[in-house]
Amino acid sequence: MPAAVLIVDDEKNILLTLSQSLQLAGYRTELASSGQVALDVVSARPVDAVLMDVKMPDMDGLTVLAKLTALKPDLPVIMMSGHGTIDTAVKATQLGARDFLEKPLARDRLLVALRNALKHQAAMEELQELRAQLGRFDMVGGGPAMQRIFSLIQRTAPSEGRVLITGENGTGKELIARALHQHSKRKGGPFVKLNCAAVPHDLIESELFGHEKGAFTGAVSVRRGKFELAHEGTLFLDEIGDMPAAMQSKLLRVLQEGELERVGGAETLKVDVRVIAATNKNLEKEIAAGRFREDLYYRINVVQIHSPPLRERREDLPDLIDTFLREACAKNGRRPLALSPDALAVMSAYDYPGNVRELRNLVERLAILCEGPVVSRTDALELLPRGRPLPPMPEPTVGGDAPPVAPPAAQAVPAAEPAASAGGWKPRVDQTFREQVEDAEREIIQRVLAHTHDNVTEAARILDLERGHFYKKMKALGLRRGQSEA
Ligand SMILES: Nc1ncnc2c1ncn2[C@@H]1O[C@H](COP(=O)(O)OP(=O)(O)OP(=O)(O)O)[C@@H](O)[C@H]1O
Repeated sequence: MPAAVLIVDDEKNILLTLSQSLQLAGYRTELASSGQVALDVVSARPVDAVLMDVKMPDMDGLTVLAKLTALKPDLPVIMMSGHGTIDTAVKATQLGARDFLEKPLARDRLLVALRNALKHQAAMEELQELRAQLGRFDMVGGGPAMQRIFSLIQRTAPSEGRVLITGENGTGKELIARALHQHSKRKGGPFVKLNCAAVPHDLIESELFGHEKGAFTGAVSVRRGKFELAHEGTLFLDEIGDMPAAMQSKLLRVLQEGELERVGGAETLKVDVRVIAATNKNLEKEIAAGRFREDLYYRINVVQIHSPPLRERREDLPDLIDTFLREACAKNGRRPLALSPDALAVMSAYDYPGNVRELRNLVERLAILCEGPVVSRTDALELLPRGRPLPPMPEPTVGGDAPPVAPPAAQAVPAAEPAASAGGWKPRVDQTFREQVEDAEREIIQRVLAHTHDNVTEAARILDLERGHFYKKMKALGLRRGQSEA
């Protein structure tokens, strides 16, 4: 069956011309003269791709695009505009458009964009299908830390044991929770999530347990809570360390007895729910400070899975970057980008305070902004937050005693330019002398730490600094050690 393309434009003659053109190329077409009609069509009938104008009178194309992607996240949308600015194109891409075409449309270019979008869609569906068949976790990482996590998931998932997942933000705690659910006997049941930090304290009880009509102002109808919704499935309590004290004791009761009452309700409801909790806090410290109940901690912490920060498992970076790059290129309808070894070295030396989430966003930005087919070292340097990117260190010589090779001037990061490239040197007006010196010191220390794989003793030795002094310097410059010292 030919693919169905929905064309959205307020100009009738454009709708008709495009429709004819696409029909000649073998597509079925649906026409919508406004954003609202487009939304109605997509809600009512299956559509394989959308071709939409940006400028429309009632609802502009970008607004419709945002609504469409919320409605059907996987539906490929190609935007077109006669007044296309780079800003609009970037915004459209960020909102999930697969491509951006300038009017008047060249027929060939339109057909290529459409073919690519549909091909990409088919490939993504195939990938999802394969992943489901293989029963693999949707997680990347071949290093020892991830392997430990996979093995824990495999052993823990089939049990009914409660799991506490710990780790910094963006390290993949939710993915672990989902993998536990997908590999449990409850996988046919619901996976329900509540972020305890995101709900106002006075609403959290009704979020968890639901409420009866009239239980409080605003409770206009009966509402089932997350526990009820997760019946025969898994409830993922994210940021459990932020749960208010009063709620902690109520939660404890449900965990002990499997029973609850809706807010304002008298009936006791029985629920069968496996709870998986996650936190970025040190709950033992929270207990010591009197902010978290010890008995609740033991209830939720039958098995603990720790997800280490990305800077402690840099060995996973190549796989993660490769996966995210492929996904982001496919999502943005462009050919897969290759990563040069220099770019990988730069990206591997950064410490990712936002962990895998930050890496994913950075790579997505690369897929949008990188112009050539290969991500160069300069692309990577431009991508990383200022002052943090690091040029690659020369490989340590094995068994030889050749002096360390100084990186060529062109490799210097912007902050170090004054010292490194006398020819192209320009005075910096945006930083004081002291700030420039600190930037240079920070860069030297980061380079050496990257070179020694975060072995502080070795780094201090290379720089001929006393270890204690080196630590103090790191602290003063706001640097943290990414990996334990050997
Ligand atoms: N091992 C991994 N493989 C692939 N993607 C990953 C991995 N770990 C994390 N991600 C991706 O990183 C992002 C953050 O992951 P996730 O939301 O699971 O982290 P989190 O620790 O629960 O974060 P937070 O504490 O902020 O809620 C998501 O886009 C997720 O898909």
